[in-house]
Amino acid sequence: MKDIVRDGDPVLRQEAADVQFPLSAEDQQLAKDLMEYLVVSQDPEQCKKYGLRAGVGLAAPQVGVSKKMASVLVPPTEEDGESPFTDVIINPVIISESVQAGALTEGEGCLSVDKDVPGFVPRHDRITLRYYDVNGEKHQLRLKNYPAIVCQHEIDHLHGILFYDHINKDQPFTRDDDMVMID
Ligand SMILES: O=CN(O)C[C@@H](CC1CCCC1)C(=O)N1NCCC[C@H]1C(=O)Nc1ccccn1
Ligand code: NI
Repeated sequence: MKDIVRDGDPVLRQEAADVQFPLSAEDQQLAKDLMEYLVVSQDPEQCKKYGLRAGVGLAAPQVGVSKKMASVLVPPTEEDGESPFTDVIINPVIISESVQAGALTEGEGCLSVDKDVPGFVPRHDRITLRYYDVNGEKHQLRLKNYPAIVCQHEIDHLHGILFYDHINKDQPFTRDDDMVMID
């Protein structure tokens, strides 16, 4: 398990570099490591065994690598359902986004930010995401609600943005009346 870099390390505030295709052996291993972290951390047994914080996404800068790559593993909503979105997203770009905002009712955290930062993190409720997978295949898909929030959180990391950058300093729990609140 790679160590997770904490807030304060400049790598978390850099614009990450585009990934070149075909993937080098090193980048293939990075993709594996990023997804393995999520799989292991979401398994209660292994999560405890390795003392990990369960995660639904992990961006390369969080393991000290300033490259445009992140893993996303959105847990199934009901028992043994299928994950709404699971992939390693490479050179991701949000090509369109809803005007309507969405935010997690519980606010957000980050594996690279040890402190709790209360407040709504206003994002787009729906996005159209374009990315390349580890095989260099291009994907374009529409995501909404929780999967869309997770992807926006990860893509922010690739641009040196952390979740609390979006929280309103004066009124952390402000919300516009048509903001979708996501549980
Ligand atoms: O950049 C990536 N990160 O910083 C890991 C973050 C990514 C999520 C934060 C908000 C949207 C994406 C992450 O996963 N968390 N944030 C801190 C501790 C909790 C953990 C989490 O939400 N865990 C979880 C949630 C549901 C089911 C299972 N586990
Ligand atoms: Ni994060």
